[in-house]
Amino acid sequence: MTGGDVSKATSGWRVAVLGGGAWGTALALAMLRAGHSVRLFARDQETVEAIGRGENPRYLPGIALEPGIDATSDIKVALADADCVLAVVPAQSLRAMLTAAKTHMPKGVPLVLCAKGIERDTGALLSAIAREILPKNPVAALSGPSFATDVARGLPTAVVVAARGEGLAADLAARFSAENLRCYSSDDLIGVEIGGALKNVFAIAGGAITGAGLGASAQAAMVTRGFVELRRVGAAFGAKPETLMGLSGLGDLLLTCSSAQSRNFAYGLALGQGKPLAGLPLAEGVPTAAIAARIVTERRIDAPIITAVAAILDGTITIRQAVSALMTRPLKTETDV
Ligand SMILES: NC(=O)C1=CN([C@@H]2O[C@H](COP(=O)(O)OP(=O)(O)OC[C@H]3O[C@@H](n4cnc5c(N)ncnc54)[C@H](O)[C@@H]3O)[C@@H](O)[C@H]2O)C=CC1
Ligand SMILES: O=C(CO)COP(=O)(O)O
Repeated sequence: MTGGDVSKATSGWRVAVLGGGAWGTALALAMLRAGHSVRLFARDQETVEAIGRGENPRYLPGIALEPGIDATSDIKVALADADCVLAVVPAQSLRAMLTAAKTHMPKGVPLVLCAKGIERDTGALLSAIAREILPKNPVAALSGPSFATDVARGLPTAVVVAARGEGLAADLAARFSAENLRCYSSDDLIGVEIGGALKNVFAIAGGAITGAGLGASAQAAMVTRGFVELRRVGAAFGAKPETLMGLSGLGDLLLTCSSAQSRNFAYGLALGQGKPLAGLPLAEGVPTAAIAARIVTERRIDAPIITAVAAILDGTITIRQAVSALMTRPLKTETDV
């Protein structure tokens, strides 16, 4: 069965979830609730056994998992007979994980990318990596404002599922939706990917502003001007402006720039407070900031916040120096997007 088969939109699929972290586990639960059977691949046996007991204490502490996730550390077993595959490892690990999956990947089934980032070494969007390694599998992306803990707890959440073909996107959105997970569809795959990747960079900035005590006004200014940068980068990649104003762009920007529940915000918070950064949970915005800064420089896109976050992270400038540089840029018309 392939993702384009709308007539079977209500029948259960065999969904393979690749990744046993917070988001992989939450999405596995969401797929169960949407009526699918789920096999989850986690590379470490400890996580596999914990999920078997109905918990994932390392990545989703304190959350009881409903029964039904069939966890395995064997990627071949996870992928066997799958109707659809969700890739839920960090962006910088996607290439290695898809390479490991390649020989066992069922032909023609949709691959749904659920990570948010840009490959640091190459500047590749995740869909480009997927097409390079698995050219025979149609590619989609699932993104939007959705904390794993909220989704795992079954709190109401809205996301967007994007694919180049609206038919595939709509089919996946229908199949993944359930009472507390509302999936919109989009044919703007690139726009959805750009929004999800770059919001993490601004979330680090948001945390740093809060951590450094720069005030709520500065925070609102950063989010607003960050959104302008997001639109500029999106335009350069051919994204639709409406996509960037949607759940995967503005929606996720607002969520993660305003909540310490966001690991990227929490990373920025620690940075702003001068606290140690080693050992903090995954912050996808760190590698993405570095490559995004390179991309905007090479493409001559005016994106001073992205550039400043990258420079702060690599230690070239301090937060105070970055703020001073941003505040003293030449004055301009606000609507000059
Ligand atoms: N946690 C959240 O609230 C959300 C996360 N995301 C995105 O999902 C992606 C994954 O995030 P999380 O699951 O939260 O991270 P996490 O840090 O909780 O878990 C990452 C998982 O990936 C596994 N992994 C890493 N490299 C691997 C490889 N090469 N092969 C197999 N497994 C590998 C790790 O063992 C771990 O189980 C990120 O891009 C994140 O931005 C998206 C929406 C919500
Ligand atoms: O992308 C997310 C929510 O939409 C999760 O954000 P963090 O990775 O910053 O926790």
